[in-house]
Amino acid sequence: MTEVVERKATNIHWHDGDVTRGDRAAMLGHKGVTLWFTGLSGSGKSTVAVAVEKALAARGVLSYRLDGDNIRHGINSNLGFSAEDRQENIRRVGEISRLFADTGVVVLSSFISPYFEDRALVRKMHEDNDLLFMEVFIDCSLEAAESRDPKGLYKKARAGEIRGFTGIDDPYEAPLQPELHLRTDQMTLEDEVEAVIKSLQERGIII
Ligand SMILES: Nc1ncnc2c1ncn2[C@@H]1O[C@H](COP(=O)(O)OS(=O)(=O)O)[C@@H](OP(=O)(O)O)[C@H]1O
Ligand SMILES: Nc1ncnc2c1ncn2[C@@H]1O[C@H](COP(=O)(O)OP(=O)(O)O)[C@@H](O)[C@H]1O
Repeated sequence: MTEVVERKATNIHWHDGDVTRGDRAAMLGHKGVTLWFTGLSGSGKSTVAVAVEKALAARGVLSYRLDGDNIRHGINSNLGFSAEDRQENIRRVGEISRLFADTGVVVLSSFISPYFEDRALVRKMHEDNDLLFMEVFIDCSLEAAESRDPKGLYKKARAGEIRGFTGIDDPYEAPLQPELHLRTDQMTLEDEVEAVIKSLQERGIII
């Protein structure tokens, strides 16, 4: 296993099992992969992930969603939205995604993940361990995301009640070469789901 950050612990040893990733894929009938949904707040990451999860379940494919808002209630409840905290948030959920993908699950990870470097680290965690990783850019203009404002957060950010809000007074570095690019302000949800499923089929991840 490749390490992506400095490890503090010493005298620890990797312990292999007898059941392989291939064995697990054969049991499930599909491969594991992480689909990494990145985009502005309100761009549609959670909406697309929920719809893809449903479509996969209908095909008998085991998937699991990891969502920023949810994860920040639990394992990452000690992190805020500074660049350092977002980096640690993404590192931890990247590791969790990697573990789930190794089990054979189709992982649907939805995080704003605004920085190139943090997303590149998650890709590396997967690729260094021969795990499939697909960056899915959930692309939506700031104007459209702000007019949706499903949680009223843009309104609060504009009013100065939230500081460091992505897209308003905090950066979002758009992916340059995502495996999939979905313009949610120009496509229907049905077409977005179809594009994801097709892409998984084309890569031989699901039948
Ligand atoms: N300052 C600030 N900036 C951006 N988002 C904020 C902020 N404060 C709270 N929220 C809420 O937190 C959700 C984003 O969490 P993430 O873990 O995805 O963020 S990040 O990847 O670490 O940047 C985000 O969820 P989504 O709207 O689903 O993206 C918001 O509900
Ligand atoms: N084509 C589309 N794809 C995804 N979401 C859409 C689309 N059109 C409108 N929406 C709406 O945009 C909002 C996106 O919110 P959400 O999924 O919570 O975004 P995020 O998880 O990125 O913050 C939802 O209210 C959803 O119904």
